[in-house]
Amino acid sequence: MDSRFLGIHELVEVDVPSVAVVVDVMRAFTVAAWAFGQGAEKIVLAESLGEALALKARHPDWVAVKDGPPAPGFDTVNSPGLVRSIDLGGRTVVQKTTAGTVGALAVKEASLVLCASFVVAEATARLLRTRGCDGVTFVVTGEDGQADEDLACAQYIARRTTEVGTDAAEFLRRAGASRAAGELAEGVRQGVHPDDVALCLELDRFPFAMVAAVEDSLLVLRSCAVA
Ligand SMILES: O=C(O)[C@H](CS(=O)(=O)O)OP(=O)(O)O
Ligand SMILES: [Mg+2]
Repeated sequence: MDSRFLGIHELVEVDVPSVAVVVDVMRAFTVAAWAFGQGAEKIVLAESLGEALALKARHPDWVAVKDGPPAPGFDTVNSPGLVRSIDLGGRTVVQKTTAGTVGALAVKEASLVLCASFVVAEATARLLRTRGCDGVTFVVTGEDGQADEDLACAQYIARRTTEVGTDAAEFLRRAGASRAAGELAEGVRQGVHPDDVALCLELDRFPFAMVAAVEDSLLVLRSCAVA
C-alpha cells in the first residue's frame, strides 16, 4: 500500500485522493468515536460555527459540539471525558472543531473518507485491508501536518494495514509526548476534562471504523462495523 501523509493545506496541491484517512487524535475523532460509543446515530461535520448553530436551530434535538470553551447554543465541548457521560442514544451530533472537521471537509470529494484516531486504529486498518486499498492519503490535521500525535497515529494505521503485528507502543509514546498532549494536560487548551489525554491514547477502545460521506449536501460521519 502506498501511503502519503499531508497537512490540510498541502491538499490543495494534489488531485482529489481516492482514499483518505483523516486523523485527529486530540481530540475531534476521539470525541466522535465516543459519541458513537454513547449511541449517536450520525455526526454532521459542520463547515463553521455559524452552520453548526443554524443546523441546531433547525433541528433542536441535535447535539451541537464545538472545540474550545463552552458557548451559547452549543450543548457540549470537544472533550472525550465529557462526551463519555452523555447519553446520545439515537441522536444526531453536529461537530465543529479547529482541525479534525476541517480536514474531513477538505477531502469530502474522495471516494472513501475515513476519520480516525487511536481509539479506532485497528478497525480503520482492517477496513483499509478488506477494501484492498493500494493508495491512501493520510490527512495529518494538527499543526499544518506537523502534529506528532496525528502523524504517529497515521503512521501506525498505515503500518498496521500491511503489517498486522506492528506494535503500537512507540507510536503511543510519541502521541503522549506531543505538544497537544502537553497543552491539554497543562490546561492551556479550553473545554478539557482531566481524563482527555488518557482517553485519546486508549488503543482500539472501539471496534468500529468511521466513514464520512456527503448526504443531502452535508458531510455525515457514521460508524461502520468491521468484520
Ligand atoms: O479540541 C481540540 O483539541 C482541538 C482544538 S484546540 O486546539 O483545543 O483549540 O480541535 P481538534 O480539531 O479536535 O484538533
Ligand atoms: Mg487535533
